[in-house]
Amino acid sequence: MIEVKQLTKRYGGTTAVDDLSFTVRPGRVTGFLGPNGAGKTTTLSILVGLSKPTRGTATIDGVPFGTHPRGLRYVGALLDARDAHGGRTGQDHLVALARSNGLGRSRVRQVLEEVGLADVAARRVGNYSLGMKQRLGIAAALLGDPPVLLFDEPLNGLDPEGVRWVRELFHQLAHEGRTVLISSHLMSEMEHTAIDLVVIGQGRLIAAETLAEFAARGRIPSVTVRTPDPTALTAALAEAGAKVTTQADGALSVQQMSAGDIGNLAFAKFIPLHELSPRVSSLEEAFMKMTGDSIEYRAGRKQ
Ligand SMILES: Nc1ncnc2c1ncn2[C@@H]1O[C@H](COP(=O)(O)OP(=O)(O)OP(=O)(O)O)[C@@H](O)[C@H]1O
Repeated sequence: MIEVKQLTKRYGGTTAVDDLSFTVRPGRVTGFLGPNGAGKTTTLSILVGLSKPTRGTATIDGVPFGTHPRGLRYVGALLDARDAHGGRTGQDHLVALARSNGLGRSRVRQVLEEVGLADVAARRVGNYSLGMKQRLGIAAALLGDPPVLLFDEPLNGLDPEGVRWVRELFHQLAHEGRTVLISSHLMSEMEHTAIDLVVIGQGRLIAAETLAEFAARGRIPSVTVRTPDPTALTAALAEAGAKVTTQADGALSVQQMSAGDIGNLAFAKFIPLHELSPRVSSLEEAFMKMTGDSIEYRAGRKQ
């Protein structure tokens, strides 16, 4: 189990991670979500001992990773796919890693097959596409057959086939009982990948729950209404207690009132309707709304 407790990391005047606490359970894929600059990479690098916390702890099975004697055989991590030395071949990169962790060459061959790089293993990493580098990073994480796996933005640069493959791989790894934590700044990437979510913004925890719980809480029902007399309908709806916003294309988005009640109200007030469509906001919209206040940079304005 991964446990982050009251973790704070400051870089000079910037607080990258701010009193963050969450746990990640084995046997299920957990999505670590947050907008750009939320503190995901910082948290992951503290977890693998590459960076020291200012305060608090980040442990794996109760032990800080830096003091764990089994290295890659305990935790596999893909932090930056561009890390691998461009002048080395994919195979040599993995062989060097394997050697420093007491692992044999046969394991290198296995993981190269597993990630689909066996045919290009003799090519220099510098000539790999970003997607191939991601696969190589995933191979490196899998090398020690570890029970705990951390992946920072692993879907970056993968084509749709690659995304499907990597999703299946994560599910399989979790199914085998491993702890699998995957960071992303896109809810759409996690929607079909993760069971649990840890959502952060500006270094702080926003949600730690199942994706289903997050969806139930964050997906808001509304009704899209079109009418030739939006002024009259807006006034009638507001008077009846609904929340109305006018969309860019002139349609009204109505919350807190059902489509049936809106139709009845319009009929009673002799206001014609041209459209009445119930909808539920997408998970991406729910994520944007929940993290909206914490986005570091908004169009042209630093927060
Ligand atoms: N070495 C560093 N020195 C100074 N500031 C840093 C350093 N590393 C990260 N930060 C700052 O800490 C904050 C969190 O950054 P971090 O990379 O952890 O976020 P992230 O959620 O991984 O973002 P992204 O999705 O863009 O990768 C940002 O404001 C970033 O500028």
